[in-house]
Amino acid sequence: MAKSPMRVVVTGAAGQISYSLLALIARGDVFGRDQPVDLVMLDLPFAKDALEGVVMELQDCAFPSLKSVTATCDQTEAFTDIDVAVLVGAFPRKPGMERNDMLAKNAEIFKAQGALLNTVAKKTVKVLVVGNPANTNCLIAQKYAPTIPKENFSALTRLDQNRATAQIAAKAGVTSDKVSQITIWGNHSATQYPDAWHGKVNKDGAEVAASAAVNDDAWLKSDFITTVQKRGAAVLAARKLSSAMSAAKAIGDHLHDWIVGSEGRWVSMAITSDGNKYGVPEGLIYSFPVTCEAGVWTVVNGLEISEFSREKLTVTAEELSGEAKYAAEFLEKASA
Ligand SMILES: NC(=O)C1=CN([C@@H]2O[C@H](COP(=O)(O)OP(=O)(O)OC[C@H]3O[C@@H](n4cnc5c(N)ncnc54)[C@H](O)[C@@H]3O)[C@@H](O)[C@H]2O)C=CC1
Ligand SMILES: O=C([O-])CC(=O)C(=O)O
Repeated sequence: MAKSPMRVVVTGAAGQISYSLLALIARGDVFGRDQPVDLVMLDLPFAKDALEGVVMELQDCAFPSLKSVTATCDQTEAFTDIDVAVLVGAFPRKPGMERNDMLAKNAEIFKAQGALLNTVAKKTVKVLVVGNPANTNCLIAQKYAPTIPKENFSALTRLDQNRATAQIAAKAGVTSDKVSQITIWGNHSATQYPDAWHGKVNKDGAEVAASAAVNDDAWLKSDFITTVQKRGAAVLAARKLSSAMSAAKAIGDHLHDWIVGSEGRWVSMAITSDGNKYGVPEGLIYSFPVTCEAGVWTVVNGLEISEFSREKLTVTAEELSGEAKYAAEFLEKASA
């Protein structure tokens, strides 16, 4: 029997990440070629013409599983009856702005979008926040959508996981598909902790620990971590634009594995820390290793955490707690 269409909204749809992402979704690479998609694209009014151009291009791709395309600048229209919300649009950091200024600007956007999802989206909606600061924006949207289960909110750290996986693959002399169980802990920021200590590499047909395949613990404890932490900044410096093709690929990976299933593979997702077994404070959107089946993620529990790793897990949790506190205080002041 044919599947019923899935209604998917992408915000920031006229931006550079979306330009790569929309085709992945429309072609069926994310939810499956047999899954019809009603695609909804939201952006700000100034981008209306650009949005219309993207609609024309999507039509011109003649994708069989793309059932309909709607472009709108009306948030209510965009979020009504939505199954999947990919929140890419955000206020970018401008020259001279502190991180807290950006947090404050985005707190307002994600408060409004959370509240709207709460009233007009399906209660089963799955929300992926990409716009930075992604973890804290996600926390805010979740807070203002109390009738949607907390587990339905996630933020993107899959790009960091893919970056880390590629670094391990290059160092071990294998292709990326031979590397598994690389984890990103914490915030999508320079405090994130890329962790290869539980990783595996399939080398010449045999599965070995990533640390053995790499055979350079000093690198795993230093340059590997900083390269992944600073990769976004390195791409920005080179391209004069932030990562877009790789971000879109990672969004597709995240959505596919969450909604369709990860088939036992570990993936990293920033999700609610409530009930975790790693001592991460409750109430944060923190990246953990998870497995997913049909829209439900489960944290991979029971991993041994060394003292080296524990310290790193704490640093990134402290940064997230600080961001959450700042955003909450800002929103309280704004509504007083
Ligand atoms: N979590 C992650 O791994 C990554 C996150 N990012 C973040 O993703 C976001 C988007 O990046 P790009 O596509 O490169 O930016 P972009 O500036 O090319 O596009 C953003 C689009 O969002 C729109 N927008 C802004 N506020 C909006 C709102 N309230 N509602 C709807 N649309 C809105 C803008 O008009 C613009 O068209 C940025 O915040 C960036 O920092 C980027 C790469 C990786
Ligand atoms: O720094 C940015 O704006 C883009 C980003 O999040 C990344 O590339 O990881």
